[in-house]
Amino acid sequence: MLHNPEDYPDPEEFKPERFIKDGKLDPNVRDPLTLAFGFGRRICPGRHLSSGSLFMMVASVLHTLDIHPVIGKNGEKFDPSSEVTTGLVSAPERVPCTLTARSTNAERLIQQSSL
Ligand code: HEM
Repeated sequence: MLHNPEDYPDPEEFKPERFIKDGKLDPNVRDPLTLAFGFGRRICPGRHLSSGSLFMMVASVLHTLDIHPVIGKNGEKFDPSSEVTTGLVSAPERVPCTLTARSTNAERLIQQSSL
């Protein structure tokens, strides 16, 4: 259902901008949360824990780290592959990138983190 081209055109393409219109979340695009955790009587009871944890994880990464594509010796950029792994949980096959602390404060936060 999360790959239904009627809801999400070009469903295999990584296009986070599909959810944005004029700098805001586009209310006309179906919210994946209406599907990702199931629905009805058997809806996932862990959905709030998962959504909250994922939000904190992504916010922490974006707050403390700069993420850049890897640049080759001749200045060529290595774009992330659009291939994904198979299995219960799928992840991108290849995301060549560098992660650097955004500031000395961010570096300190990372070093103090218990994760
Ligand atoms: C990103 C993380 C997660 C996703 C995408 C996810 C997704 C789902 C989905 C699609 C279902 C089936 C719902 C249905 O049958 O309609 C489900 C069921 C369930 N999930 Fe999750 N889940 C996640 C995390 C968690 C966590 C963290 C917990 C527990 C702490 C959890 C506990 C359960 C349980 C117990 C069920 C069975 C509910 C039932 O059959 O009544 N899930 N989950």
